[in-house]
Amino acid sequence: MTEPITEPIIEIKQLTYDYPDRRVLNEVTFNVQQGQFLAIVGENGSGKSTLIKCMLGLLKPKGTIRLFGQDQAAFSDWWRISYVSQKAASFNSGFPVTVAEVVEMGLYAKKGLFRRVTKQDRQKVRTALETVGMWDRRDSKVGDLSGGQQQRVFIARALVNDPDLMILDEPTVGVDQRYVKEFYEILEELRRDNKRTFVLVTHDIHFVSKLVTDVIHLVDGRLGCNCGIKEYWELDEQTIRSLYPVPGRVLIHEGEVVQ
Ligand SMILES: Nc1ncnc2c1ncn2[C@@H]1O[C@H](COP(=O)(O)OP(=O)(O)OP(=O)(O)O)[C@@H](O)[C@H]1O
Repeated sequence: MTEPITEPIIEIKQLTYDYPDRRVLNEVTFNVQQGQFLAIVGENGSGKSTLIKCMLGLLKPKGTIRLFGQDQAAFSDWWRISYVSQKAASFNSGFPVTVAEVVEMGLYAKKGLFRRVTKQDRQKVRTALETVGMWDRRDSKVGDLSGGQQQRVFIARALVNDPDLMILDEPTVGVDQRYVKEFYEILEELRRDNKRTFVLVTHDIHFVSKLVTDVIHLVDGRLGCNCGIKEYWELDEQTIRSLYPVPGRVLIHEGEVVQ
């Protein structure tokens, strides 16, 4: 991981994205600074995954995206960014690849597909697997692991290049509750020195609120709220109503919104 970075890690300005039949992101603007742990929340279909795909360069929106101070189109250090998707836990279990090999694949983003794996690379794989407590299972077939163990392997793969920015899109979907806790403990450990930056799409902000520093709440593709976590829990009832456009009473109960 590199040393302190002064410019925003992510700068998003006036981001608009249309699928053929609908506008999904509408003039979204925000920055993410080094060391922030940003939670992106919002109802189903509010545009969270689309926003992540735009950040990763998988979709081409209107507006501006800058990564590490560079225009996204000119940015080439993609290894500085790692991505853990909600699909990682539903890995094709028939695919005959070992735990260590899956993590090794993460190295290709930095060194290219056809470069030899060096002793130093093997050490990186080991460190990443030790971080998630899976070094002992390095020779196991990924398909033989539980969902939670597989997800830990995918975190190790995301870590192997020592990324500055980790983007996680509902990474615990399909993972047993007891592994979910373990998963977030690993993230807590990873953000201890406050240099790494995290962006997490989640439906369960209460569960991760200890980790989160900032929140973006999308409402129908617009920025309903962009604030610190403390401020988020202190929002007034009218604002909360606008973020959760459902009929019924809104009650705030120990940091939770209960409808
Ligand atoms: N490839 C696509 N083509 C057309 N519409 C799409 C496509 N992908 C997503 N959408 C639509 O765009 C909207 C936003 O989808 P997106 O996946 O970004 O929402 P989300 O907030 O991540 O939802 P969820 O919480 O359910 O994961 C939804 O209405 C969805 O149906």
